[in-house]
Amino acid sequence: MSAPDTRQEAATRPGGRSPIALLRRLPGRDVLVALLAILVVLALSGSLTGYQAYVVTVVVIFTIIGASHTLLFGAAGQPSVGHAALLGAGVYAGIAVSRHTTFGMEGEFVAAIVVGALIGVVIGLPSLRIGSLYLAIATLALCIVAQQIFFEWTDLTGGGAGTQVSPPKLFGAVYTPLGLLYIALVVMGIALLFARNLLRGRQGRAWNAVRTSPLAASSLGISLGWQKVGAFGVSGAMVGCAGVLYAHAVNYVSPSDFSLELSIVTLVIAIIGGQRYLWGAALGAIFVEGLPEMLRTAGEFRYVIYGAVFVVVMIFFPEGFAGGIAALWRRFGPRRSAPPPGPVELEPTATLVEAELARSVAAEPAPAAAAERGGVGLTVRDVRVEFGGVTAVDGVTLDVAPGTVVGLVGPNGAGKTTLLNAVSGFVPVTGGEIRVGEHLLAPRRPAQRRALGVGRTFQNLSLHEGMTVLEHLLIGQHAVAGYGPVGQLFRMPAYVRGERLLRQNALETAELLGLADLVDERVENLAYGVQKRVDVARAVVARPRLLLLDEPAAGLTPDEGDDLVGRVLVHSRHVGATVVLVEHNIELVMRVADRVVALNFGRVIADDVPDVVRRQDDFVEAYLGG
Ligand SMILES: Nc1ncnc2c1ncn2[C@@H]1O[C@H](COP(=O)(O)OP(=O)(O)OP(=O)(O)O)[C@@H](O)[C@H]1O
Repeated sequence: MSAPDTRQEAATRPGGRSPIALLRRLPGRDVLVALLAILVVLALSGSLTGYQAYVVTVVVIFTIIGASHTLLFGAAGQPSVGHAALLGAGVYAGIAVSRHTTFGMEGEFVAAIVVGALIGVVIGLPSLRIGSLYLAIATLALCIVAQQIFFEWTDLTGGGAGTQVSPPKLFGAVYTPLGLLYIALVVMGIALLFARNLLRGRQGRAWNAVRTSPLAASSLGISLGWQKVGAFGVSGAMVGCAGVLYAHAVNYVSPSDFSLELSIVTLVIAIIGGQRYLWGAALGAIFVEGLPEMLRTAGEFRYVIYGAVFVVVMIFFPEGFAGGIAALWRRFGPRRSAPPPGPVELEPTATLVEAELARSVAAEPAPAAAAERGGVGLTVRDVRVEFGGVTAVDGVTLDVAPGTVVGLVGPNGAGKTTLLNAVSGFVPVTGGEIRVGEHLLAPRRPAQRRALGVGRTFQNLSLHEGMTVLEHLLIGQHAVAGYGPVGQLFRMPAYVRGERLLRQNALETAELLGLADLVDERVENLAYGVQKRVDVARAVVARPRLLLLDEPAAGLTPDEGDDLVGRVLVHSRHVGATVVLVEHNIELVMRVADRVVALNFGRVIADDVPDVVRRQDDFVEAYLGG
């Protein structure tokens, strides 16, 4: 039974009409829950003293900053200790607007968001060249440099003496601390809504893919560097926005406020709250900013309580408060999942696939027709790849006609994977050229090669931990999603339409690869053979025009291998894709390939139809040991 059927059945079960089940089916229910929480705070806020209103406002401000880490660190995997600099930038951009224009907070927000986003982008730009850790260190440097600039820019910041902030004014009306709290709540609501919109859909999936498997992400057309630049930009905009609120909440700001320590505190808020959950930022902010205030009566002893809670949470809930609550909910909530599933296995259905394959082969389109339907030819001319003194690929020349299946075989170390890596852009060639259709591939990056239709799987699984099978099939379609970040941010019709189509296609592919019952399963719960299927499904779901399969049957039983390769070839022949299949199971290759190319020591030793290659002496000697 397919997954949609499962869901449909659940909906019509007697329990499916319970209030919780109805709530679960409500679109945008998380937004409703958040609105409800905000309304509760609003209702309670009437009885708050000025000081209490200040404390709640600070919690709200740090929730926004914590949520900015949820995007950047929790989703995109990039830690930053430069957020104090971004906050300072937002604060001073707001102060500049209030001093030099007649605008109130409405103008301050615009300026702070723009300045925060721009500085965020600038901080993120090095990620086009350097890795995550080095970038984190760069943000540390930024924090120190920015604070120094704030100290020196005395006209604006007042230097070491600091500067007074004008009372909060919005569209001409001046607000009390309680009024500022209301404004802060609305701003937080909007910021979290936008953040949630970005996280759900193509953008959030891309960030998660970059974090969990950069290699696979770039093979899917996702640019690692630009994704991080974008995440920094969005994060900077959110922090800049929080800066305006912060300035008015504290009334008086000094450059010494924007220290490295503050940056670390904001990161701690995200981590202890649960950096994968937006609402975790609120829990983290309450814990870090609110709790010390609530525990004031405990005197200095409160730091002991505070530290103890921190350690206990991190030990028992490494995914923070929100992660812990989510785990408890999964375990004990109304729709609790079965106890941790042992690895989920699938019964291979080799005979069925064999039959389908035979049919599909019988109806195989002529190469010209395949090219029209989507397949694209691959031309490799005298390609060399060297690693230091090792020549892994040594002057390889081969042609793969559109819509055909070419088996690439050879003993261990023959250079098969390296050749695939050269085609998909993961290793540079030291000589020769590679074309896909008319396009010369060098010096395109892997993500740009995906745009030309090159898709691939990996010899070693490169799945995205924590994500479901369905999410993998959606990530696989990143390059063809049909909507961009703006459409996603505002949930425009293009986004809704696009997501529906992506989902439909994902479910069809899941059906074809025998994964339909497992779409909601997290990949780490699946058996190795099923994970292999997911890896392949993610590559084929967007219908690449040239599909590079790197040992799809490795580690599988012969039946499982036949099944998987059979299924994927049925799909490929159906869409007319060209396939290069690297595989050690020679019998399998001989059965399914139109042509076989054998490599040894990086050189082509045979290139012909399977029956001819099988009898060739070089091949027999190199591969089968004589
Ligand atoms: N990143 C690398 N750095 C250095 N040497 C490498 C690198 N990648 C591959 N090689 C070397 O290049 C040669 C070809 O390796 P490659 O993985 O392409 O072979 P293969 O035919 O795919 O082997 P297998 O079937 O075992 O996967 C081997 O000698 C290997 O050690």
